Parts: sequence; structure tokens; C-alpha cells
Amino acid sequence: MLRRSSVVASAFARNLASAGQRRLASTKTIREVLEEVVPAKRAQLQALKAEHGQAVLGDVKVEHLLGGMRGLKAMLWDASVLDPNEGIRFHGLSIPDCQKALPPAPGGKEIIAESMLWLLLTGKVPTEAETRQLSKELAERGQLPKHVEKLLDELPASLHPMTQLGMGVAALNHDSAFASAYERGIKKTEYWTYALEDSINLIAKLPAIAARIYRNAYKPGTPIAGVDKDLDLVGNYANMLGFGDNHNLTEYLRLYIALHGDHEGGNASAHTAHLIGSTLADPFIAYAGALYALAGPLHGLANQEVLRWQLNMRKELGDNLTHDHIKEFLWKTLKGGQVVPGYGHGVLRNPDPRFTALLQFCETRPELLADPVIQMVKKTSEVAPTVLREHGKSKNPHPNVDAASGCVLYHYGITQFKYYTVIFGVSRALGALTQIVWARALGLPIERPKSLSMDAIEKQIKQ
Ligand SMILES: CC(=O)SCCNC(=O)CCNC(=O)[C@H](O)C(C)(C)COP(=O)(O)OP(=O)(O)OC[C@H]1O[C@@H](n2cnc3c(N)ncnc32)[C@H](O)[C@@H]1OP(=O)(O)O
Ligand SMILES: O=C([O-])CC(=O)C(=O)O
Repeated sequence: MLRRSSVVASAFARNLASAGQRRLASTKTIREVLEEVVPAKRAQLQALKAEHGQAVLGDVKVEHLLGGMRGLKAMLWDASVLDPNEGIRFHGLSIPDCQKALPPAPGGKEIIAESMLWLLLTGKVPTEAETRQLSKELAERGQLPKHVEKLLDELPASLHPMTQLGMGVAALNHDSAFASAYERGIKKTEYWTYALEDSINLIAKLPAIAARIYRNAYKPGTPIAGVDKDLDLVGNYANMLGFGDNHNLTEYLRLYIALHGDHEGGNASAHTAHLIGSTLADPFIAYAGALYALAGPLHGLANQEVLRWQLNMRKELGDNLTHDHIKEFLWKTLKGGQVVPGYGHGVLRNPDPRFTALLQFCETRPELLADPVIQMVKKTSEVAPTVLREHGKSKNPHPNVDAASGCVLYHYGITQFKYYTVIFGVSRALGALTQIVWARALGLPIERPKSLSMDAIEKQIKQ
């Protein structure tokens, strides 16, 4: 039997080799590449069903029902797999692999949303030409319909930005290609092409929705930049937010959005999108639902909570924090019955490699290293694992991605931390919509697990 690391390594080698062959020439559209890969994946699924449908992958224990299904293998998700120790891999590629292989923006170094989306959707590393062409397509579709602009402009600026984001995204379903094709009556085998059309439109329009929410709430009455057809998705997002002239922030946003794109299937936001999509609700409302799962403080909203918590620490203890000060503050949080935001994870059992990648970004920029908030975040990550271990509850005492993500935004002037999860929401569309397209391409059924009452569980155990 092959060892897992060699399987992953050979997947990486295959992916890079095929990228190398294609890199020379390919200028295919993402649709054309998907049309090539869909038949093979359908055949793989049919073979799995026919030949191994009855194979056992694990037991269902009472603790799975009582413990949020932690560890239960119950979903098909092709684009990424989360190893508890190594962290996330996208089609076999680790974060450092992606940083080496995926084309950045012109003049940039970081992974961009387009190259990550291409990898997630097709399983292939795109050429630079393919990436640019996808950027162009997204920019061409980036303009918001007037009714969505009006809806967002009329919402109270005090409404949480995530509530606004979900509403704006849901309202895009006014023009859903999937919903109107379904109403017209199309073959099941064609569903995925309409799901793809909606998904590309949604990803293209997310920066304009997200930036409008920011501008309405925090810079009201100032004009928002239009979509620039020569920029990548996140370049446009930074521009519309009003930070386009800050290259370092734009690069950080590119990395942030690429890294938060997908985290296998069972996380609350991706799973919500998958569940709603399985009813054949269109991708817009499926993703709106996902955003509201992301808006919970145990999931995406933790990045807002981390900064709020770290700034409270700073307010209480000042700038010259020692490890002992931080330790004391951690114990105060834990003894107050609260969780330490940015620490622990449902699957990971080591430091999150996304956290590591974001800190590495800081290490290449002296202005970030000198920032007291970033220093505090770094110092906290050096102390918190010991305290959490001593506390003895969390299965994972290490930092997750949310521990680091907000402090760089804060440094570069996005100081309104209630907004941070919106940026996560722009990103998570890459993975969640990829799965909606693939679920329709593979003809996956409506999701409907069996539930049991406590009485029924006891009865079954007695039998
Ligand atoms: C992008 C993301 O979504 S990453 C996660 C972002 N969320 C956070 O950072 C919030 C803080 N972390 C947490 O609340 C948790 O670690 C979660 C929600 C991420 C994972 O939850 P679980 O898988 O249930 O964690 P685990 O099995 O380790 O929990 C066991 C116990 O430790 C506690 N625990 C877990 N993490 C922490 C923490 N950071 N601080 C304090 N206690 C914790 C749990 O609340 C639970 O307590 P209980 O037995 O009283 O219910
Ligand atoms: O995997 C999870 O459960 C949470 C997480 O880190 C993510 O969704 O990015």
C-alpha cells in the first residue's frame, strides 16, 4: 500500500507536470477545461458506487450524534482535504506548493483568487494566460445590478456587515441562470453548466457588494471606484474599498482570500452551501446561507472576535506586554467561561498552516514586524498553547487562521473589525461554489441524514 505522503507527493508531481505541459500553450477557458474533466469524474463516481458502494469507511458511534458529527466521514468533497497534522491541501497541493505553483497578479507575488479558483474547480494548475483570462471575465461581470446597489444603500449602516452581505448575495438570485433554466425545464446533466454560470457571476460581483457595504458603513458619501477590466478580482476589491494604492495591503488581501477559499467539506459555511445547494436552490441563495454560518463566532466571525479580544488585552495591559501579562489575560478569559478566539479547531491538531503563511507574510515586511498589535498577536501565539494545554479542555491548543488574519488588516487601515468576516465571505465562495458546481455535475442527491431521538438511541443500544 502506498504511504499517504507519497500519494500526495505524486498528486503534486502529476499536477505540476500537467501544468508544465499546459503552461506552454493553453489559453482555454475555465468552462472548456471543466468540460474535459467532468466526464472522467462522473465515470470515477459511477465506478465507486458500483464497485465499492458497500465498503465501510468507519463506524457511527453515539458520540458522533452527540458531538457535532466530529470525525464522522459523511461527505464527498473533492477540491481539498484537511489533514489534522499537516493542514489543508488543495487537490493534493499544500499551501507552500500553491505559493510556488499558482500564478500571482502582474507585479505581485501572492496567490490570487483566480488561480486558486481554477485549481479548486478543475484540479489543474492554470497557466498565466488562463489566469489573466479568468481575471478579465470576472472583471467584465463585476458590475452590480441596480436593485442590489439600492438594497445595500438603504440598509442601516449599523446592520452587521455580514447580515448585509448575505442579503446582497441572496438578492443576486433575481438573475439566476440556474433558477430560470430549472423553471424552463433542463436535463439534469446540464445543471452544472448553469450552476457554473451563476457561480462565476457571484464570485465576480462579491467584491462590489463587499466594498459597497464597507463604503456605506465607514466612508459614506464618497464615490466608489468602478471595476477596472485590467485588474484581478482582489485588485478591484482593494480599489473599491479605497485601498487600491496600498500594494502591500492588496497583496495581503490576495493571499488571505486565496488561503481562506476552501477547508474541505464539513466546515459550517461550506457544509451549509452544500446542504442548501442539494435542494437545487440556486448558488446565490445557497451561498447566502453559507455566509450566515460563517457569521458565527465559533467559525468565521472569530477573526472579528480575535481582534476585539486582543485590543481589549492591549487596553487593559498596555503596549509593553510580557508573556506573563498575556498568560494572565488568557486565564482571565478562560476563567470567565469564554473561549479564546483564534485557538482550537474541529479537525486540526497542529498550528494552522494558514496562520503560519500569514505570519510569514508579516516577516517579510519590517513595518508589520514593528507594529505593536502584530507583536502582541505573535506573542499570544507563543503563550496560548501552554495555557490551553494546562486548561485541559481544547483538543487543539494551537492558533487557527483567525488568530492572525485581522491584525494585518488593522495595521493597513481596515480598523473596523466587524467588517473582517466579510473578507472571509468573499473568499469562501471559491470553495463552496466549486462544490456546488461539482455536486450538480456528479448528480449528487438531496442531503438528508438520519436523525435519532435519545430514546431511539437507547433502544438500539439495548438491542
Ligand atoms: C475559520 C475557522 O472557523 S477556525 C475556528 C475559529 N473559531 C475560534 O477560534 C473560536 C475558538 N475556538 C473554539 O471555540 C473551538 O476550538 C472550535 C469551535 C474551533 C472547535 O470546537 P470543538 O471541535 O468542539 O473543540 P474541542 O473538541 O477541542 O472542544 C473541547 C472543549 O474545549 C473547549 N475549547 C475548544 N477551543 C477552545 C478555546 N479556544 N478556548 C477555550 N476553550 C476551548 C470547547 O469549548 C469544549 O469545551 P466543552 O467541553 O465545555 O464544551
Ligand atoms: O475547518 C473548519 O471547521 C473551520 C475552518 O478552519 C474553516 O472553515 O476555514
